[in-house]
Amino acid sequence: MQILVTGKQMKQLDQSTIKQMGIPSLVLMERAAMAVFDCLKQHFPLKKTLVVCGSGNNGADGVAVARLLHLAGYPVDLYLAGNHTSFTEEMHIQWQAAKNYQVSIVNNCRFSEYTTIVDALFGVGLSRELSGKYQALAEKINASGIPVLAVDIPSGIHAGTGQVMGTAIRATETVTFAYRKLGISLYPGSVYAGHIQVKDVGIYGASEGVFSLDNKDVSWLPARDPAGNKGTFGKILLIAGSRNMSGAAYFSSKAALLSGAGMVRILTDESNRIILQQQFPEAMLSVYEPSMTPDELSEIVRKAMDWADVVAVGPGLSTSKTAENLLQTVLTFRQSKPIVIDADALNLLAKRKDLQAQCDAACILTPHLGEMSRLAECTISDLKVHPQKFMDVFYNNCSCTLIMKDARTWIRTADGSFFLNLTGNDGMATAGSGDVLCGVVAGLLGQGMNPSKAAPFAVWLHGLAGDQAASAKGARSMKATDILSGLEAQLQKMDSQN
Ligand SMILES: NC(=O)C1=CN([C@@H]2O[C@H](COP(=O)(O)OP(=O)(O)OC[C@H]3O[C@@H](n4cnc5c(N)ncnc54)[C@H](O)[C@@H]3O)[C@@H](O)[C@H]2O)[C@@H](O)CC1
Ligand SMILES: [K+]
Repeated sequence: MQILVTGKQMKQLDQSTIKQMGIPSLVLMERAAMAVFDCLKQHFPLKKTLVVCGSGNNGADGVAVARLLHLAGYPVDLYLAGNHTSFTEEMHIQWQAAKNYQVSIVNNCRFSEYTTIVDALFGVGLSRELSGKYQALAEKINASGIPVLAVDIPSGIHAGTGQVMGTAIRATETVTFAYRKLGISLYPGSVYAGHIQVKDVGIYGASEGVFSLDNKDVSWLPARDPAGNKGTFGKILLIAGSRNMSGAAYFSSKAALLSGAGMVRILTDESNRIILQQQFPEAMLSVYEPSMTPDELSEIVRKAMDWADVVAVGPGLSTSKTAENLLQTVLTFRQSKPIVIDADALNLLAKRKDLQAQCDAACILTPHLGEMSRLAECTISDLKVHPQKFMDVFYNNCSCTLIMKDARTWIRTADGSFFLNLTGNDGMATAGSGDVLCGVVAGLLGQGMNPSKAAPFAVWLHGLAGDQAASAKGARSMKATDILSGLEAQLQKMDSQN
């Protein structure tokens, strides 16, 4: 697991390393500059490099990089875009050192001369929009088409939100120090950052921040019991699919089984019986008919729930009165069983505050931004700008585990921890993709994972499955079926690593 930090958190970590631990600022800076220098040598054409610097410590990193390039014999020009009067203490020292070593300093940049640009204009200290000469410079760099290495973060990207502050420099690669910044993990900042490398510069100890799973977390996958039987690996009830919506039931239940669940039962509209039996013979079926009374419906749901260890409700369910009765029965008779609430069930839940109050930490809600805006009674742009704030506010009404799906999906666990998922691609914006996620969450819960781990792990795994599908079929053409194939392949790979 890695921790993603805001600019403010990173500055506190810098300061505590310098002041409490006693590591001089210039030592950290030299390590930062060396990390950038190594990356330049490995990945950039260094026939002639332009290093563009601001007056703060990001600029000071850049001046140190120019010195290292110069001393190693690589042609380099240093361009100061900031003002001498705003130099930090470190920048004064770096600037003087660069002058002592006779690094070439230019007052005008003729971009056609350079094969690489190092962006050291602003780092995590960016406090307002780029304007005037900074804006013009960023636009010229972007128009030049020259490969750019960004120092710590592309200049113009907000380190906490990933928003473009007026204008931002588009980097080919970003070397970020100590911890990956939240701003280059979220969109659009992550696109501006290009390929990202996180480099150790001697700053440690982050405990606050947003978590993100990485390859080491494969170990979270529940171990298989060699002596296990179908019951050991979880019995999953999918309440999914209404008339003409059998696909959602298929994708969610298939994903639950592929994720390792022992048995899957689909509770669905009678009209889906034949198609589901043909498409997915491994699943058991319970059906209801729209003409049934609420009591008859409730009886069928309760019987199926008695059998199940985990219930997932919502994919393709519609928002009919029958669907509302189904959801109400699930939440009333759940007996603390883990419940995944997805898709149409979320739209029904948005209208039923009384049912929201019955959700607890063992309920995992999986809204996309539109569904979340209805649940939390806010706008989609509120959620984009302040995701954590609105997820916290919603938790006060509905104390569930929350998966807020977007190009970068946020997860809030019931203990208040936040995760941001970094896997996946735009090909996953395809019909049925969310149904697959719902099934993966349920399948992992069925194998005994607790909701605080199952939610972030399922999202991460689903993204990896989507990445696999994109590499097999291309992001443009991949379908939910390809995500299911990707899921199988990823789990096979993970099992061989564990
Ligand atoms: N010793 C340290 O503190 C370390 C700092 N590091 C580097 O230092 C950076 C942070 O340095 P700083 O805190 O000095 O901040 P920055 O260098 O990111 O920028 C701050 C300067 O830019 C000005 N500024 C902010 N927004 C502006 C805008 N839109 N237009 C014009 N001027 C603007 C500020 O007034 C200030 O002078 C990190 O990103 C990293 O690159 C690393 O070298 C690691 C160690
Ligand atoms: K920068």
